[in-house]
Amino acid sequence: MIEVKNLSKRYGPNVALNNISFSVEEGTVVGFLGPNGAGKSTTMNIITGYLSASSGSVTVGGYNTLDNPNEVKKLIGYMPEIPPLYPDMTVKEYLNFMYDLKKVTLPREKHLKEICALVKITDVYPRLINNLSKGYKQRVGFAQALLGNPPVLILDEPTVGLDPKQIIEIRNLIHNLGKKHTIILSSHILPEIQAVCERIIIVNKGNLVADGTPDSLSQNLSADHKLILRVEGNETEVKNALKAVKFVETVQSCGEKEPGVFEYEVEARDGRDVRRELFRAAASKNFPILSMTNAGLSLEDVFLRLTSAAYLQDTVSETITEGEEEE
Ligand SMILES: Nc1ncnc2c1ncn2[C@@H]1O[C@H](COP(=O)(O)OP(=O)(O)OP(=O)(O)O)[C@@H](O)[C@H]1O
Repeated sequence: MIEVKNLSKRYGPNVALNNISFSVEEGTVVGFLGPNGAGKSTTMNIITGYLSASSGSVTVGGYNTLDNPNEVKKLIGYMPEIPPLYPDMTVKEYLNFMYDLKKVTLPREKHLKEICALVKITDVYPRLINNLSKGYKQRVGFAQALLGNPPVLILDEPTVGLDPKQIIEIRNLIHNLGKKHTIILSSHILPEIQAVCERIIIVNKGNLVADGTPDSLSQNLSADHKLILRVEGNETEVKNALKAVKFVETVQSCGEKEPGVFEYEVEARDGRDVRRELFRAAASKNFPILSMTNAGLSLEDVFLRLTSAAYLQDTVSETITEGEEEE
């Protein structure tokens, strides 16, 4: 549905996006995650046709954003970080105005009523936007994006500045919309992405540093399929029993965690899954395994690891360049 190829964007000497490529299948909810200044808004603005790229291309539903900007805009409902509202209009006036501006052809009254019910703004429909709370303003912005029922929704930091209750409501809304729409959701808040997205793209300093499902990202980056086991029994004997299992590379003892129960870190060769064999080996020697978990990283660890490693690399190269310039 969305195809981003070798996209770069420079603002003067600053590189905001550095040759990023990704595609989004129809009907998926993709999280676009990155720290402040990573290039998320720039990417969203290029996909929606509000900004031109320095190089590279974007197609939405087969249409190129440069060659067919109007066709692309028809397919996309965009909610920028700051929703484009007119505070001196009532919600009713604003949505009718946007309906006309977008040349929506669906039956007006029915369509507006449905959208208002969906984003829960029916009760403020006659009120002036200026007098609404931040959460309601955000939802009016959402309603605007849904006008015309576009197949693609691009949401830039949709819950920023909302209270926890409003955040949950907006997340649920996105989750429900994800059943019928292709959604790109940009955020720097990890739990938000984790709550609603089936796939995550991580950007840092204009570079795409990871792309995958939450599980695959933490699996790929985890310390090579390490398992953490707690086993009751003599430490040396248990260690030897675990070590004897086929494909087990290392068994490291991590000390006594409960009386007579030691923790072990077990690493298997070639990413093999040795959990069943470990169970059988321990059971045959009558060493009860009290717990066995994957030492996979949490998504938060993955994010920090990816963004800080790239950050460090950049800082080092920048420092070297600066030093050379001074000489
Ligand atoms: N109009 C502009 N002129 C110059 N530099 C800009 C402009 N817009 C963005 N930038 C720079 O480009 C980089 C990427 O910005 P962008 O707003 O896309 O990041 P972001 O990931 O959306 O960050 P945030 O979460 O803070 O909104 C930043 O370094 C920013 O300072």
